[in-house]
Amino acid sequence: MSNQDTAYDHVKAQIKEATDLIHVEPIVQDMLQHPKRVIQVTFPVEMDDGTSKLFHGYRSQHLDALGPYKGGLRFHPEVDLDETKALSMWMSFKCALVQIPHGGGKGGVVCDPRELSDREVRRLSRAFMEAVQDVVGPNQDVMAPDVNTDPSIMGYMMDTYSKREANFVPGIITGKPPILGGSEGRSQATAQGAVYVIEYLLNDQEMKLDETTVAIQGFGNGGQIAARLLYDLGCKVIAVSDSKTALYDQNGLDIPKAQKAKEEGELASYGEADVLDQPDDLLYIKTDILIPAALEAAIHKENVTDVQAKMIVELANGPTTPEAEKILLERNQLVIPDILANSGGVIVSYLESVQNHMNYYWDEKEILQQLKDRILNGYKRVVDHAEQHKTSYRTAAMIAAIKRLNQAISARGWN
Ligand SMILES: NC(=O)C1=CN([C@@H]2O[C@H](COP(=O)(O)OP(=O)(O)OC[C@H]3O[C@@H](n4cnc5c(N)ncnc54)[C@H](OP(=O)(O)O)[C@@H]3O)[C@@H](O)[C@H]2O)C=CC1
Ligand SMILES: O=C(O)CCC(=O)C(=O)O
Repeated sequence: MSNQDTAYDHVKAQIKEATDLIHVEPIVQDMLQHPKRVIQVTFPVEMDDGTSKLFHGYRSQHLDALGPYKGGLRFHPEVDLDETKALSMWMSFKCALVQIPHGGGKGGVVCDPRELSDREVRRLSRAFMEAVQDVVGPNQDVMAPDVNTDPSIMGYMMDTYSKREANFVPGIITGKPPILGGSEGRSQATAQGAVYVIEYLLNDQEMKLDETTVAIQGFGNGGQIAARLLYDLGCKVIAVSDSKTALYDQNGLDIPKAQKAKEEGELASYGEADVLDQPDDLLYIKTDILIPAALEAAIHKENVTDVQAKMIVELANGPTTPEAEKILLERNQLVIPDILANSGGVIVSYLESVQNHMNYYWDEKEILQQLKDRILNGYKRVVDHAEQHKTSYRTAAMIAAIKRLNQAISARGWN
């Protein structure tokens, strides 16, 4: 594979790695490799200056054997068709691995939200929902937050869809504000799930939380909350970064202070820590755990030999390319795959859908307990499959997921 490979190439390589170890009929392999439906839309949005601008968006619906499509929506300048397809495929494997009754979906709009006002983002969110409203639905395809999208955007989209249905339809989307039927615990769910996984992992490795160092790339919903939860548990979070700045302090950063600096505008205004030359330099720090929590392919063939972390916990989707992973594994650097490590988000999104369908809501304690139980089961499933098939945690996770998808495909008579 070359550096021109896309995330779509990477997920296909991961599927192959798994299906080389278990028997899967060619027709099923084909279904795994190709999304069932991909929607490409354009839609105009009125800008604050009165002009209109045309935006491009996508929704990829990979495989709905286990239930309605489920997955986030990304607002980012680099969104494209192949990336969206790959992200929808990882969603299918993630849902299957942690045994929730959903298929894989993902969407994106090509835009830079930093160049848009709040009102423009609101109009864009409503316009995207209008553009895809015929192919989504509470029992068809349920969107959720991803990079640069948040509860308020989910709220606008739910409102747009509800208006068209002339009905209150909270189950159209998850990650909403709790006042609109959002679940308690969804905002921290992705990070919290990863932190539960880290606790099990450290226990298995006979390591102590308060003796563990962590570096985190990405300081948004996933990365920032993971940093805070780990800091509160006593871990030494020695480095964090966003797209502009990487902060480093071997003695451990004051994460509440870093959060304050970020909230006020610039991680760099933290002071009292080294600012690394490039944000990516965070990846090369000597640390027990590295958590990539930004975008795909952060760790690739060209930089992997500089990655020193003992363990990589993939909070982002697809942050390690297959070629890079091979090198990490050869050097005994453990990789906890994205479809397990970041599954907390979709687990709680599923619980949000359940609550919307019931019109009855659980408290945060109940949600976090269910999240913990479900992700622990996912973790054990991965460890068991790794032992059984003598393979990496990634391939083990893919095997567990593919076995379940295969069962559902057969039960539906699609093969
Ligand atoms: N939100 C969710 O529930 C889930 C998210 N994920 C995955 O987690 C990852 C992050 O998503 P999320 O936290 O929601 O997104 P956010 O938009 O909340 O945050 C993304 C963060 O990554 C930073 N970033 C972007 N590019 C770089 C870079 N090159 N180097 C360092 N930091 C960078 C951004 O910087 P800046 O602040 O400067 O923009 C921002 O801090 C994605 O891969 C997403 O698919 C997975 C499961 C669920
Ligand atoms: O919450 C969801 O439905 C999906 C979250 C997501 O996009 C992901 O897990 O990558």
